[in-house]
Parts: sequence; structure tokens; C-alpha cells
Amino acid sequence: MTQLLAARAGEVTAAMRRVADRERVPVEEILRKVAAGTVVIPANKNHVGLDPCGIGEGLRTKINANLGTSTAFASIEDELVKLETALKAGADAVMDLSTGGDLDGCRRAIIARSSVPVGTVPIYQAAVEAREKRGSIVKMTADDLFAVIEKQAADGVDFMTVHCGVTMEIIGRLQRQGRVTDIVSRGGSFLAGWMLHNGRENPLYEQFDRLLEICLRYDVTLSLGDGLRPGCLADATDRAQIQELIVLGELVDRARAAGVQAMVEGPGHVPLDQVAANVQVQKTLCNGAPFYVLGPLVTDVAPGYDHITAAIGGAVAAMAGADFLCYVTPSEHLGLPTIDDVKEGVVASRIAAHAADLVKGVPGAREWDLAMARARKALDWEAQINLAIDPEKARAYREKRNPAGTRACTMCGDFCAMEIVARYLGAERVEEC
Ligand SMILES: C[C@H]1O[C@@H](n2cnc3c(N)ncnc32)[C@H](O)[C@@H]1O
Ligand SMILES: Cc1ncc(COP(=O)(O)O)c(N)n1
Ligand code: MET
Ligand code: SF4
Ligand SMILES: [Zn+2]
Repeated sequence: MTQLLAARAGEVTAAMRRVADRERVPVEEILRKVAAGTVVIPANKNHVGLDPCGIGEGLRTKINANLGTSTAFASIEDELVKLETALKAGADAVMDLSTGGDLDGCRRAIIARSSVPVGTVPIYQAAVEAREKRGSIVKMTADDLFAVIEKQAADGVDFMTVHCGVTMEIIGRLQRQGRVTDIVSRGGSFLAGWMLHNGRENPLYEQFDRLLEICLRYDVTLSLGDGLRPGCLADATDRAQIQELIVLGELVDRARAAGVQAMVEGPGHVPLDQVAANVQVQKTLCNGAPFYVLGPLVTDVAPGYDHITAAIGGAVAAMAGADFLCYVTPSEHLGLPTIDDVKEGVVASRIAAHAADLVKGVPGAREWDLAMARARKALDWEAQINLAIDPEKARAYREKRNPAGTRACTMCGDFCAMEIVARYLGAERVEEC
């Protein structure tokens, strides 16, 4: 039974109890929201060692770190170090997006070592294998694709990105309307290429029930992919993007009816003044399904700093109701991320999520900031470092720029505002400065 079917039957699962504990909300609320489909708990029955995590309405905003090999960098060991780095930095979920080397080995190693939910995009492996075995991606068969989905589900993948909304009709609309960057989704590009070359409809759309049957058996959560997301500000919120979202909304209904948990993926490159509208439209078209956004990146011109462009968009999106932020690292648009990029990406994304949680009334969010403010006022450096979102970085700065034992910091030195005011205003009031 899936979490969704259990919730609908009124059965509180161990995963629901754990999510309720972690979120500090009553388990009845989790049960009600899982039953309604506005919260998902991606938890494959075969993922041993998973600490269940809830994503959706009213819960802490979650963040995902993308990992995985590419053709140029195919070392599993490197990706396992990135996994450790992402977990230590506070990622709530990870995705294995490998396309190079031993794909089965990499995925299995990541699942075995990950306490957080693991996602994949099965069309990647299907495409890589079609090229190896049949000479080209377009020679992939629908059965090849479903065999990969079944294998990854059996391995314990908790959520899968499936670009079911890339249909012939929408590709036609995209071509007629014209775009600057056409299709930037990797999975979307594989499917569109396959469909146009073979003159056939998307098998993930055509055989959606076959997909649901697999997800039902393992309790894989569907992450309905945005194969037609905009790849630049100029293409944002266009007809193709919105029509795909309409289709994804219909598929959410079908997934729920079948007892399969579903969330929906969103953009991408979006100007700041369209971010909230994108979230609102997703929420209405998809009947409150959790929204999983890539960024959004609010400008196209900052390669090397796209963790920042994405954090700006992510904060606004989460404030408007997005539930799950996919990190973007400083190496986006430039190359496969390094270990340092993974850390920077996770922290930037967590800052965006927390900034939104502060104003969404998420339990515990304001208390964290208040504790930091009190530690700052008390010039309690140990507490400030421990409360920091990235304690390692905070400690390094404190040590680098202050002689040991300094009470204030070298920003103001002898003229520390906190110290001066404490003398005249605070409990430690003394004679004179
Ligand atoms: C959809 C998102 O996935 C990222 N992405 C794609 N493949 C990988 C990988 N192997 N490792 C990390 N990130 C990846 C892209 O950079 C994009 O931001
Ligand atoms: C939020 C989000 N969106 C999309 C993808 C898949 O990537 P792609 O569509 O490029 O295959 C992803 N992993 N996460
Ligand atoms: C397929 S990797 C590139 C993804 C691209 N940066 C995007 O915006 O979606
Ligand atoms: S990130 Fe690089 S490889 Fe991926 S679509 Fe953009 S240019 Fe191509
Ligand atoms: Zn991009």
C-alpha cells in the first residue's frame, strides 16, 4: 500500500508519524494532507535506511541537491563524496542524474548511503543504454524505457522525474510560437527528439497507466517533469509551458485516483515578477499538488553565480507556495559541479527556503533567527557559529579576522555598537565608555 492509499484508509504509517515529529505538527494533519495529495512522502518500500521526509502544504520548504556522473566525469567515488557533502550541508533530498559510467552502480551506491529520499530521471539511463545498444537515442523502445523504470523502482528510488507532459500537440505549439532557447530540459529534449524522429506520441503520456502500476507497487512518488520549461527569461510563462502544466494537472488527478503520490516540477528561468504567478497557476491547475521548482533563476546573465540567481527566485517562489526547491550551483550553465559547488548550492538553496519559511509561519523558523539574534547581542561567538546555517564558514571567518579572545569583532573593533549600547542601556550598565 502507498502512503496515499494508507492515508485514505485512515491508517497512520510510521513514515507519517516521523514526518509529523520532524515538522512539529499533529499526525492527523499529515494524514489528512497525504490523503488529499497536497503533501507527499517519497518513500520507496525498498529504500533501506530512509528517514522519511514530507513535502508540501504547510511543511518546512525542502531543498534537493542534484548529483551524478556525466560522460566527462564518470567517477562514482566523486559522486559519493558529493552525496556526503550535500547531506552534511543539509539537503532534504538528492537526485542521481548520472549519464556516464556505471549507472546502476552509482544509483545503488547512492541509495544505500542516503538517509534522505533519492530521485532519478529514468529516461536518462534509457537514452544512454539505447545509444550504447542500439546506436541512437531515437532507437529506444517504450519497453526499454519501462524496463529501466521498473529496475530503478526495484532498487529503491523514492521519486522519479517523468516528462509525461511533452506531447505532440504541445511540441507543435512550441514550434509555431517560436522560442529563444527552445527546449533546455535534458529529458524533454530526449523525448521530443524521439517523438519527432519516430512520428510517435510520448510513451510516458500514452502509457501513463503502465507507469502508475509500477509506482503503486513500490510506492514511487511521481515528479511530473517540466520538459518544456523556459530556458531563458524571454521564454517564460509562454503557451507551451502553460499547456504542459495543464496536462500535468490532469495527470496528477489520474495518479491520485490510482493511489500514486505525485508532485509537479516547474521552471526554470523566470523574471522575478512572474515567479508568484507561476506558483499560483500551478497550484490551481494541479489541485494543490506539491510544486518542485528549479531555482527559479531570475536573470540569465550571471553564470558562476547562478546559486544566487536561483536563491532569489527560490525565496519568492517558496513564499508564494512552492514546496520543494531544487538547488542550482555556481557551475550551472558552465560544467558539472564540483564538491565545493555542491556545498555552495545546498547552502544557497537552504537560505532561500528558510527566508520563505520565516514568513510562512513554519514552526521553529522564527525561533532559529531569534536565537541567533540573542547570541549576537550577547557577543556569544560559539553560539553564533553553532546557529549559523554554515557553521564551518562562520568559524573560518571568525578565526581568520579576529585575534583569539577578541570580545567584539574587528568590523568595528573598539567601537562595537553592541558593547557600547550594553554599557548604557543593558543590564551590564557601567559608568562611562
Ligand atoms: C535540471 C538540473 O539538473 C542539473 N544536472 C543535470 N545533470 C546533473 C549532474 N550529473 N549533476 C548535478 N546536476 C546535474 C542541471 O544543471 C539542471 O540544473
Ligand atoms: C526541479 C527539476 N526540474 C527538472 C529536473 C530534471 O531535469 P531535466 O528536465 O533537465 O531532465 C530536475 N531534476 N529537477
Ligand atoms: C539540461 S542541463 C541545463 C538546464 C538549464 N540550465 C535549465 O535551465 O533548465
Ligand atoms: S548545461 Fe551545458 S550541456 Fe546542459 S544543456 Fe546547457 S550547454 Fe548543454
Ligand atoms: Zn538554465
